[in-house]
Amino acid sequence: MELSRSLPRTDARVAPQMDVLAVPAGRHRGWYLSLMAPNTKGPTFAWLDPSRLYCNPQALADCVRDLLTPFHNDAIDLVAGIDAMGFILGASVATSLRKGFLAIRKAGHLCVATQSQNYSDYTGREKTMEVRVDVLKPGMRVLLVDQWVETGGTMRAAIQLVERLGATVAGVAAVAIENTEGGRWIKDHYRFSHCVPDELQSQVDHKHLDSFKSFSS
Ligand SMILES: O=P(O)(O)OC[C@H]1O[C@H](OP(=O)(O)OP(=O)(O)O)[C@H](O)[C@@H]1O
Ligand SMILES: Nc1ncnc2[nH]cnc12
Repeated sequence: MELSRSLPRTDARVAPQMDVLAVPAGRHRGWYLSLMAPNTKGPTFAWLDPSRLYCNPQALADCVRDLLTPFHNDAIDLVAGIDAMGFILGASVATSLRKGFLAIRKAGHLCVATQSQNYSDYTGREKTMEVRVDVLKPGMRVLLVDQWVETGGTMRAAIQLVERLGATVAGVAAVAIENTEGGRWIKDHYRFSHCVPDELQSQVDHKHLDSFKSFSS
């Protein structure tokens, strides 16, 4: 079966490729964001769906490459991904770097000794995340990966866990880091990477990409 098709050179921000496995001839930075699906589940949370882009092998590879570009000259000992969707990108990044992967989990799943951290996220709910205590050590440089940063509450809790165990946050990587107070705090205090070109950042912040106008799955 043919997994990817070459399409005419076009700007995917204006004319998105709705075939999820298609690859445009010109792959500008962030082209794969137009593969994202809009929220169709109602108005409670304006959640976007980056997981659709992971289905396209070239999109996943380009996304991982873009997330790693700012860190090319940096020492990274371990990649940590945040439950749940951060596991996909985190493990892909770890494999690309040939480093190990540490799962930072929502509470109640790790049946080993853990450190835990309370936090709240874009839902406003109080949550707890946990990390096993037998991996992170002082001096270890950890790249934290998640799918998305909205309020920054989730990422900040993960940062606190890593630092409390004495390790160093080498950087923070996510498909998108919204320009919220918490998102800016992360950008101000840590090395970071994301996949959103400047001209799409305000669309991301408003939870609506122009590419959704012609979205059909
Ligand atoms: O910046 P914040 O406001 O804290 O929100 C960011 C978090 O929210 C999403 O995960 P969510 O828990 O909704 O879903 P998931 O379990 O599917 O990853 C996202 O992947 C981040 O982990
Ligand atoms: N995938 C996502 N899209 C939009 N906002 C989010 N907030 C947390 N995750 C998000």
